[in-house]
Amino acid sequence: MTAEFLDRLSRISVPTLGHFLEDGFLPPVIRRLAGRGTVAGRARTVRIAGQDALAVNRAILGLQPGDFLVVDMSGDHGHAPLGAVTAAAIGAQGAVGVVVDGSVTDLADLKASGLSVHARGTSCLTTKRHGTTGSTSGVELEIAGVRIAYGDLVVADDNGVAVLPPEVLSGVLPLAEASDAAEPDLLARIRSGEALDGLLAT
Ligand SMILES: O=C([O-])CC(=O)C(=O)O
Ligand SMILES: [Mg+2]
Repeated sequence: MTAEFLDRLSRISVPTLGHFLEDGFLPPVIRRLAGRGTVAGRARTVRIAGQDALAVNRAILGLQPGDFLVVDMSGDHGHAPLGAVTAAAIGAQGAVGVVVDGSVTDLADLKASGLSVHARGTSCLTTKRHGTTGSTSGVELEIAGVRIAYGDLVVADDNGVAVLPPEVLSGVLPLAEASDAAEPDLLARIRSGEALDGLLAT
């Protein structure tokens, strides 16, 4: 998927995708904790076993510009795998965001990092350099009930996160762009006092 396509995705409103699609939206338990505007990137998946910080670090070493790291904590929502140090490293790799099915830490640093960060919440308890085996990267994940495959694209904003195959996004993108382009005129007509039945009922 080209950088140009990711750039087009990063100009749409993510809820506009929700006007056209039913699947691929993370539920509201995953909230944005840092970042501004729409951010789009390639899903790079990792499942962390045993709260192991070294496995997180290895996943970060594999990131490339335009990637969006997606971290499955194997059901552990208490140990934060992402904080000031890991966010700085992820940013240094040129990645654009992180989804954690669990908690994150060092919130002020995450807000300053420029990354789009999405998680269940915050914690002061972190992963540790255990060196536990069993972590896997590049695998299909299920994050809060939504399947995420390596190669899917992540599109995120303040409202939530969509994770979809590139072919689904390329099909819907022209519709989303047209919808976003038309909305300011509709809002202006509503605000100008135009009859609502004509605007809303058809
Ligand atoms: O070490 C961790 O697991 C998270 C953290 O605090 C950091 O990256 O700064
Ligand atoms: Mg830290």
